[in-house]
Amino acid sequence: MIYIYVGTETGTAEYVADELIDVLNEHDLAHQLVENDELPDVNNGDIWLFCTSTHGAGEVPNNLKPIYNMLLSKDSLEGLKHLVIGLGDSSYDTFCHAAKAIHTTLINKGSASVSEPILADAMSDELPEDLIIPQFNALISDLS
Ligand SMILES: Cc1cc2nc3c(=O)[nH]c(=O)nc-3n(C[C@H](O)[C@H](O)[C@H](O)COP(=O)(O)O)c2cc1C
Repeated sequence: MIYIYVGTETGTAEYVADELIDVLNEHDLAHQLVENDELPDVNNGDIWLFCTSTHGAGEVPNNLKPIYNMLLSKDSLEGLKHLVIGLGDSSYDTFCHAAKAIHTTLINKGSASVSEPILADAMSDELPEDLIIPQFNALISDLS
């Protein structure tokens, strides 16, 4: 099962997550959007997919903070795989810090990353979904 977590302040990451879900549907990959502030139990082979922007001075968006704090307090996430997708703006020193912090936390708890985080820069001429979806598609065989 692929569990999807979205961190957003102004909706951009949520829009991108909807597009990621479209891709998962096209490939018949079972998934579930985590909409409450509870971490599901980890079953071997589960994948946690994070799609989050960064706000404040490199902070996790408010809606994702409870989940992030729960992640920090987890003892072990052995058996899990994860992929983190970050939206940010490279004019900040703290470019995509939320995504990077979540990725590092997951690694430190024993989760296996499907790849390095996919990061989209708002300074780019391209839309975040146009930067992210092709890279996500390239990883799809690792998500099944
Ligand atoms: C007040 C504010 C603070 C931000 N801080 C950061 C930051 O520290 N690092 C970063 O990479 N991007 C930062 N950004 C850029 C956002 O992450 C980026 O615009 C993102 O696409 C917003 O996605 P969202 O609508 O899902 O929240 C900031 C944007 C705003 C408006």
